[in-house]
Amino acid sequence: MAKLFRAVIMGPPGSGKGTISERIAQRFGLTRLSSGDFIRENIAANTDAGVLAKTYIERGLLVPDHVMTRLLLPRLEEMTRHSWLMDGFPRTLAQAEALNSTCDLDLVISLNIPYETLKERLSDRWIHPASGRVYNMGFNPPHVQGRDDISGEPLIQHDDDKPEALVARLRHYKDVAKPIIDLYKSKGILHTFSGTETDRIWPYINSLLSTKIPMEGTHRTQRPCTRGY
Ligand SMILES: Nc1ncnc2c1ncn2[C@H]1C[C@H](O)[C@@H](COP(=O)(O)OP(=O)(O)OP(=O)(O)O)O1
Ligand SMILES: Nc1nc2c(ncn2[C@@H]2O[C@H](COP(=O)(O)OP(=O)(O)O)[C@@H](O)[C@H]2O)c(=O)[nH]1
Repeated sequence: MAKLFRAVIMGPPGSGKGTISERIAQRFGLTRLSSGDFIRENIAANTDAGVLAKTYIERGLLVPDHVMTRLLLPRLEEMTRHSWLMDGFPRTLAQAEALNSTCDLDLVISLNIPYETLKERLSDRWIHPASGRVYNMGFNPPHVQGRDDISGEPLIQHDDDKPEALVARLRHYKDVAKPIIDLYKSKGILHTFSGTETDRIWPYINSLLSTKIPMEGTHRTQRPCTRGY
């Protein structure tokens, strides 16, 4: 019987996590989960956690660990019949430990992209704030300049995608990601991909996952997201 598959994708801002997880979700038919999208959904729905999360995001801060775990872990526990790939969580060691006590991950993808490349990409990144859809004026431009492909609404640029904010964001990423990466390395589930172009990294990720993921339509088993199952 096909086994369910659970993975996390990590990398600094602009490393291509969103772009690659979208490709993985399409190619392998697993559910793509994004912590940022999930927070935005909760803010839009005015849930208690969403209202709380908004107060941090508005100030450009990370949402505290206890709020993130309260938001996300119950959702993961519900996903007993789906293979999934998580983008944006865990972002701290405390989150990684909380996830670890709930779920057995099969694989972690870590993207290692040079600083200059990140800077170029992010200065060209445009976002549809309501959906989180991401564009790049060179790599994947919208059909109509400045407009979201699906809703037609205007695209915006985030202040923290500007080069002056990026240095601090990258330093922060390196500091907090290191212990998480070490944790996954010690578990033997970490796979690191380096390069400057998503299209060149993608074939390696694709072939790795082809050996690990049951293809779409073969998800027959039920696997609670709980350790010990
Ligand atoms: N795991 C998390 N822990 C704490 N805060 C989080 C987490 N995930 C998301 N957030 C918060 C802080 C982020 O600025 C905000 C939006 O997240 P996200 O959509 O991942 O965009 P981002 O701009 O921070 O990431 P990136 O630049 O890597 O794509 O939500
Ligand atoms: N030029 C270029 N842009 C890319 C490439 N891969 C992704 N992008 C763009 O770079 C930006 C960051 O990618 P994204 O997937 O949002 O990264 P994330 O922050 O890690 O989720 C987006 O605007 C993407 O469209 C690439 O290989 N080349």
